[in-house]
Amino acid sequence: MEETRLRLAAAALNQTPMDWEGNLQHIRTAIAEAKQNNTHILLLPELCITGYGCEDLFLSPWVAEEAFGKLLEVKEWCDGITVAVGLPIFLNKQVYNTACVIKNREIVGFTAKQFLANDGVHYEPRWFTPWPANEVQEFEMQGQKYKIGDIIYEEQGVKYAFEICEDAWRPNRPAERHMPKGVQLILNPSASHFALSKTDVRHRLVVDASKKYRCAYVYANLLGNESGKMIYDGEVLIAQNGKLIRRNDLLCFKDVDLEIAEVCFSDKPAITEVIEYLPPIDENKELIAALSLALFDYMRKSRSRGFVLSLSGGADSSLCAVAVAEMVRRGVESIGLEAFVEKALLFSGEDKARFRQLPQEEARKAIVGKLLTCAYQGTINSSDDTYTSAKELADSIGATFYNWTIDEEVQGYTSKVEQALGRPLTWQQDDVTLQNIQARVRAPAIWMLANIKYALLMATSNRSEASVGYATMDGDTAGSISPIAGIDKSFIRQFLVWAQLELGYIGLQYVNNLQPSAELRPQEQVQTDEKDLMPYEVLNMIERLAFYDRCSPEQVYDILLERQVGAPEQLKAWITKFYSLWSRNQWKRERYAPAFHLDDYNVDPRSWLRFPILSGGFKEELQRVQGK
Ligand SMILES: Nc1ncnc2c1ncn2[C@@H]1O[C@H](COP(=O)(O)OP(=O)(O)OC[C@H]2O[C@@H]([n+]3cccc(C(=O)O)c3)[C@H](O)[C@@H]2O)[C@@H](O)[C@H]1O
Ligand SMILES: Nc1ncnc2c1ncn2[C@@H]1O[C@H](COP(=O)(O)OP(=O)(O)OP(=O)(O)O)[C@@H](O)[C@H]1O
Ligand SMILES: NC(=O)CC[C@H](N)C(=O)O
Repeated sequence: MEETRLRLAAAALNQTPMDWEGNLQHIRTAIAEAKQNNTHILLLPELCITGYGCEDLFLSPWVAEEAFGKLLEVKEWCDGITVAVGLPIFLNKQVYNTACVIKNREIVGFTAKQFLANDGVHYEPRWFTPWPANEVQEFEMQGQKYKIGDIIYEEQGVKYAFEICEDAWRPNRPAERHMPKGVQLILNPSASHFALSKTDVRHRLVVDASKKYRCAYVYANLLGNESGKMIYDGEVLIAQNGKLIRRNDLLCFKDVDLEIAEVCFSDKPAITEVIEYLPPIDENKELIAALSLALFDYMRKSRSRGFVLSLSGGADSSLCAVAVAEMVRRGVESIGLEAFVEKALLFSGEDKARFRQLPQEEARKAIVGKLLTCAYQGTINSSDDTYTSAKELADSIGATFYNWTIDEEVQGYTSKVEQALGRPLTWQQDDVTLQNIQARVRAPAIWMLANIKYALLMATSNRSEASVGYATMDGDTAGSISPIAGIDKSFIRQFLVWAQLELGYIGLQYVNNLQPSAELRPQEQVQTDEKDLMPYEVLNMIERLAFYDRCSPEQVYDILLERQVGAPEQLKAWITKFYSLWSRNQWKRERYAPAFHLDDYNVDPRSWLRFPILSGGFKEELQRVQGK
């Protein structure tokens, strides 16, 4: 039996759109590490020269030209190795999303993506043209001729070809056609966004393909918060004939994360009978890993000097605070304290010397103290419970904490308007107005802190609130990032219990005993979110059915009735409230600060879900629900 052994490597890279210098540096580091390890073939992620998230810049011909120039630089680093590197190619007024194969400093060819990602957060057909199956063409660039298309390559007699990210997610994927042609190795450069539990799907896609197509399958994803909203987990997978050979730790804080495996190719491969799949995914662990890396990358890539947070002691702001503490804990664990503080780009030599002298936990707290500034901004409607919760949490993680009240400012605005109108504002007549002024008055001072510190102001809205507009525009929505706007409230509440018990955030014990409340009405009215809206579990069910499963209002009603979520009249009321508030508040969703995509869907019109700002508001559909 003929046997060939190849050392195959794949590297996850933390790239940034149009950061030519940084992106090339990471590519160069990966190539150097692969060469040191005598690698035959190194796979790098999709579009890693430009970055995947260049958006409409991909339509500018000069961007592809610039990328081609960078490719020629990369080529020179590839002596004695084959490297697959991604970039856009502009040909006949079309842009192609390609993987270029460089072998020993020669460009062998460009494989162009055949299936463009166009669902959820992906909008590739806006920029790229899909390449037709089986077609190979020649093109000329800077006086040289190159091959582009559906190419089969060869390394020491082993035939290999590509599936570029989405290519692998379609039924008639390229591997179907490649296997009969004797291809034994598939390379998949990807930019596959993070979503809870998605790694399981990806793992199946790769390992199942390696069995079905009797091949070795190498997969390299991007890593980190690349361009603001989408997070990449940096997954690297190497599998063969149904068996996983390598899988790295996901969501690390490195710039380059490389895995290598020696793979044996033979005429008669031994195919795994029963594939071993991943154990169930712990979504709490995944969430905090993704959120903390997303915050770190956002902070350093935006050159901001930490975070400012209006900390109410409620669930949403507490999660934001814990996320920053975890950013420091996980970051230090992933790359070490020295590298972490260096990479954060904001600490002085004096700071660094101080951190070095402290025991690890103290050092982490001292870093949090510099990176996170919180303020409790109470009113007469605030409770001692929320103050204690905010203060204890801030102290336990080492955050800088301020406390002041805003009643004077609320009173100032209220009396001005009362004078102008010539009447007092009352809770009977002006309920929402009197609530909103409190939320709004919290914005200017907290913005001041953010300005003073050159820090990012965290807006704390979650996805459930965003769906129904349960937030005050320019009040608690004020901020420069909305880190948790992609996560629903029920998930947040169970996460905080888990974080207290499993991650040891004892400061969360107070919030975990509180009912979510805006604390905007007088205390005797005992305001809770769920009294104002509906149970969060129900709200989430309606939201998912309506916008993820794409059911009509009537279908939502029928399903909830069958699931015995509530009595018919109660369900009708909840559904009517949800759709009415949903429609009325699209404008608010358009105005949220940039939010991370974390769950398998979100309600952000600039990433996952588009909806008209002005609409009929489901009037007829809701009448039909009422008539049931
Ligand atoms: N289609 C449209 N396009 C553009 N603007 C539109 C609009 N429809 C209304 N508007 C504007 O929107 C304004 C109303 O919006 P806004 O002022 O934000 O307030 P609004 O949505 O009326 O009320 C805020 C709600 O959020 C709740 N809340 C507030 C703050 C914190 C929390 C908490 O959970 O802690 C909860 C509060 O209890 C209340 O139910 C209108 O005065 C109008 O100017
Ligand atoms: N007393 C307060 N001090 C500081 N910030 C506050 C205060 N009350 C509200 N906020 C700000 O307004 C945001 C919105 O309040 P909201 O009630 O939706 O969230 P939460 O208080 O964090 O959580 P929960 O809804 O579980 O009480 C808070 O996250 C916080 O940023
Ligand atoms: N870049 C891509 O083609 C991504 C699409 C693919 N379906 C994924 O989410 O992983």
